Amino acid sequence: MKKDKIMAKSCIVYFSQTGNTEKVAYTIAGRLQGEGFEHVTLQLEDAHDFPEAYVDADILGIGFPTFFGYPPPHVMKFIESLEGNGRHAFVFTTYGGCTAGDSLYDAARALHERGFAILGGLKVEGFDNYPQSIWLKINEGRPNELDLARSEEFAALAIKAYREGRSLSPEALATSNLFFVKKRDKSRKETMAAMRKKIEGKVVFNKEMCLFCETCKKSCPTKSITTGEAFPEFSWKCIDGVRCFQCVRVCPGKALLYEQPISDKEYKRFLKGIADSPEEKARPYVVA
Ligand SMILES: Cc1cc2nc3c(=O)[nH]c(=O)nc-3n(C[C@H](O)[C@H](O)[C@H](O)COP(=O)(O)O)c2cc1C
Repeated sequence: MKKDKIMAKSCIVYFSQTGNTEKVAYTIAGRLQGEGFEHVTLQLEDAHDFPEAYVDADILGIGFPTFFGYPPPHVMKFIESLEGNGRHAFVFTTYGGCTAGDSLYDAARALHERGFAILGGLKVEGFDNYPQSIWLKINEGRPNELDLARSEEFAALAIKAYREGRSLSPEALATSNLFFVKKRDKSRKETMAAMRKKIEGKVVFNKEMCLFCETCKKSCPTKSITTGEAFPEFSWKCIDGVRCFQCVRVCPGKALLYEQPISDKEYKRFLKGIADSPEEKARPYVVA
């Protein structure tokens, strides 16, 4: 069934800590607006306050960084709270150039289970914001102009698919990375935990360096940092137990530091071992 072009509503809800996913979100949003959609772009942190933007959007886009090969758990929670009722959705992720793993597949599958018809998925390389990758400057400069041009190309094709009433099976977005293919039947928590065990470092708090500025608290995407009367004291649950390290990135006094569990050499070797193949990387999007 062909869709009416006029006054269709679209909404993008995205999670982004260092701006990679945000750049892609606004590139896609620009195309949707240019094609006449009544469009709203929302950060996930604000989504609960503006449900009118997405509960009846004809197209919903969900964007997020890949965390250990999967969508961040709180993004999955948001998806699980939605009702599709046959509406269309697309997914996009940015990743540090190692692997986008099964993040698109998992998000698309969850949306499909909530009753959305899937238009497609896009994965875009961004600079790697994992603490150890930041000082190794992994994938610096991404997403670049070409990445954003591809993102716009994806948007144009997804809009066309919507107008022509097409959709695809979430399986079309599954990775061909062997590490994830082998683990597809296992619980996502277990697979994530196995990866985290190898490379996840501790956050160390140095009271003497604290500026009492509360930047960490304000920047925490899940409001998991609290400062009590005995400030400075931190209690954190993080993103359902997964550390995103935003507090470490933003701390101006360097009071919050990342303690690396493995040497830079071992870390690079680990990334190489789970990385997407050049063929997988050369497939930045799939559209219905
Ligand atoms: C906890 C955590 C896990 C990550 N896991 C992966 C990963 O599995 N593969 C990858 O290529 N990059 C990984 N990255 C890098 C981010 O996915 C990448 O830098 C992303 O573009 C950041 O998006 P943002 O700038 O929108 O926050 C990870 C980063 C963090 C903080």
